[in-house]
Amino acid sequence: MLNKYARAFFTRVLTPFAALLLRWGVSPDAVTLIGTAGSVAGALVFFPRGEFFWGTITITLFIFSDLVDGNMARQAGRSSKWGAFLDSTLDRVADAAIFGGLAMWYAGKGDNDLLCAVALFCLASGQVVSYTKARGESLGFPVDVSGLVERAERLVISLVAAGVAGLHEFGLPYVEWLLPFALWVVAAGSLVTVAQRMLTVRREAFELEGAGAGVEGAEKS
Ligand SMILES: CCCCCCCC/C=C\CCCCCCCC(=O)OC[C@H](COP(=O)(O)O[C@@H]1[C@H](O)[C@H](OP(=O)(O)O)[C@@H](O)[C@H](O)[C@H]1O)OC(=O)CCCCCCC/C=C\CCCCCCCC
Ligand SMILES: Nc1ccn([C@@H]2O[C@H](COP(=O)(O)O)[C@@H](O)[C@H]2O)c(=O)n1
Ligand SMILES: [Mg+2]
Ligand SMILES: [Mg+2]
Repeated sequence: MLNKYARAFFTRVLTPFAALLLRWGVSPDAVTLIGTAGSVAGALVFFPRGEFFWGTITITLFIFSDLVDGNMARQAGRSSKWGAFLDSTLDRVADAAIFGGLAMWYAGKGDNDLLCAVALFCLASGQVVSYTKARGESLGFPVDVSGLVERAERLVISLVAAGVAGLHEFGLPYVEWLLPFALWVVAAGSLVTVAQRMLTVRREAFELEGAGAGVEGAEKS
């Protein structure tokens, strides 16, 4: 939903910045790499120590590179399959660091096995959500579904909650519960999304095969 409705807004806002980076000779790939490195560092340095506010601020600053890199590639007329592959692959790395960092907190000083498991479930289910689409498309199906909780939703729900919950460190009361709540929401939403995407691929597979347009050979890939 965010990908559909918020993207146009962010494209307008970020286009001048993307143009400036291009004028400075920065490449889209460099932005993809630096953005991922910054997000991973923010997640793995701050989250395992329970510093959710600073972790969220750092990740948020860097994660917007994911909207800037594609914008730059399109402005420069340099969108490429390599760029798409790099972008999607490094998205998975950043996501793993974010939910992994939260799991490390709960496994350590946060001392909550259940929430550690929920954070790990968010990590794994988010990767499966992305895989369903990638694998379905590689088999030649349209995978014509976004689902309830795409990556943008997973990140916004988790980061807003982590950022606000992090204000507890500065004395704001009654906000600590936000992060556990967000993790449960993302976990449940991701599970629903996996089911939505799998059912869509199943329907598309039956429709295509029923129409005599099977995917012989595709399953070897
Ligand atoms: C009191 C504090 C209140 C704070 C309020 C903050 C409000 C912020 C509100 C909104 C921000 C909205 C930002 C959302 C914009 C996202 C739009 C978008 O286009 O997202 C997608 C995009 C790139 O997509 P890709 O094509 O590169 O990605 C593909 C996609 O990920 C597929 O995923 P799948 O669903 O299948 O898993 C993959 O399949 C595919 O491989 C992949 O290529 O961008 C992103 O995904 C990045 C999203 C950026 C989200 C920004 C999050 C930051 C938002 C808020 C942080 C708030 C911090 C608050 C601190 C508070 C401190 C007090
Ligand atoms: N280094 C890159 C990054 C992205 N692309 C192209 O942009 C598309 C993704 O756009 P976003 O707005 O979601 O970032 C991607 O599919 C590529 O076509 C690129 O070429 N090089
Ligand atoms: Mg991108
Ligand atoms: Mg991306």
